[in-house]
Amino acid sequence: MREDIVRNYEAAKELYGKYDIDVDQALQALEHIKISIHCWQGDDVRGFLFQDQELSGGISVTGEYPGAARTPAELRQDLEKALSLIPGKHKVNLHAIYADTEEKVDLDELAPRHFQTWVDWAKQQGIGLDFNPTCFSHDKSKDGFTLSHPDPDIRRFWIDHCKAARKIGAYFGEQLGQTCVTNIWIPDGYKDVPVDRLAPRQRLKEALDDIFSEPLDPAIHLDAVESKLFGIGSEAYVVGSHEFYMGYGIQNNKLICLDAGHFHPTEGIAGKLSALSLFTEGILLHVSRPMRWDSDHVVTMDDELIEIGRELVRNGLLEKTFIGLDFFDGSINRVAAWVIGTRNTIKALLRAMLEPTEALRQAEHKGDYTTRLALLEEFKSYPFGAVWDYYCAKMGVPVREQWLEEVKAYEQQVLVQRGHLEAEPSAFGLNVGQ
Ligand SMILES: C[C@H](O)[C@H](O)[C@@H](O)C(=O)CO
Ligand SMILES: [Mn+2]
Repeated sequence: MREDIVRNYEAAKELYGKYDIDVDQALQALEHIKISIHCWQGDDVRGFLFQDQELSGGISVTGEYPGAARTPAELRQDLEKALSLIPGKHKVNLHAIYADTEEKVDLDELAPRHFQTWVDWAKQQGIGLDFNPTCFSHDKSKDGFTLSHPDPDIRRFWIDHCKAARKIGAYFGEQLGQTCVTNIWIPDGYKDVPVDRLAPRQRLKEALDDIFSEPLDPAIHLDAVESKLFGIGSEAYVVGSHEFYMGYGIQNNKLICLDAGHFHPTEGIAGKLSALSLFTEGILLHVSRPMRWDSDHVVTMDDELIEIGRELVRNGLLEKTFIGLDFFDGSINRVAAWVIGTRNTIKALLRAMLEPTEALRQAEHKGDYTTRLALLEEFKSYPFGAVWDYYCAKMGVPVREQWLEEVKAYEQQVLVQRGHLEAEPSAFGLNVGQ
């Protein structure tokens, strides 16, 4: 390892040691944390099952950056590149529309065999898989309703799809020897203020009861339910609101998924974790970055991310929290998007582990809020970057922005060669020939 990295690390250790912060122990703990990296950043949520379907469900991807994956093999290749630049062993999160099959198969008929190549690949990579039914971008969700649809036949289709998704998730968990989380998110809602808010929620509750009626071994599979405040076209009312799923999750022992972009624009999810943790089996996070709306920007080291890291670490919630990412930006290199968002999420956890939590807690208990504020502010400039550099070097991934060179080279060698992309790379701000 480079001498300067070790020297800076040792100096940082000494500083943190003054507050009894065990840096080596923090790095050991960090190694065991798995981030669930969402496959859908790699192709702008298109998937491979229904290539002609427009993205629907009130979510949207903008940007025309070259190199979106067009096949499962390309997506895996891009994920491998990203994984090679992120410290640690993680998970990949798949949606049902990412089935890798030549068969013409609809969502309600999907089975584990349609994902066998993903399972084989995950085994090779030594990573886990998570799963999601895709209740959007389909003819049967055109009017904006799925599990709460008033038409029982359409509702049945989506119930059967979610049942199929759980079987696939359980297969992932069993094959890969690590729990797979299957997360249900539906777009159902109204553009304008409804008269009957109750009936769609009654139908959704019944549909979920049906979907979850088959018990699955929690060692290999867990269910999660994801709420939302509004989407494009469902501004006035969303059936699966936060209150709905919080109630359902608590009553039925399901993981409650908190997506950082699914609340009011100034409402964060960090502050909800301690409260929910007292009543739930576990929490699933969709770490995202809403900008003015649920825009799903790439996760940066902003106040919300720092606070999420702190809440998980300070309250010992890492054990019962599954950390997933959920953003999709088509305006920048998609591999870089994964790398930036995932490295930031891990870095925020490390940063939280290197805070003088005990000293801060004591100050707070004594009512010494001056010390609390002073320490919190001073620790913002403590050298956690030196610890991060050491961690990256130790884990065999590029230190600091060195990863960007690798992504730029990959862009030239692989991404710009992909068919549908017009090769005038300078138009996209690429440094041709460098
Ligand atoms: C594609 C994802 O499943 C989707 O983004 C969902 O998790 C969500 O957050 C919808 O807004
Ligand atoms: Mn989400």
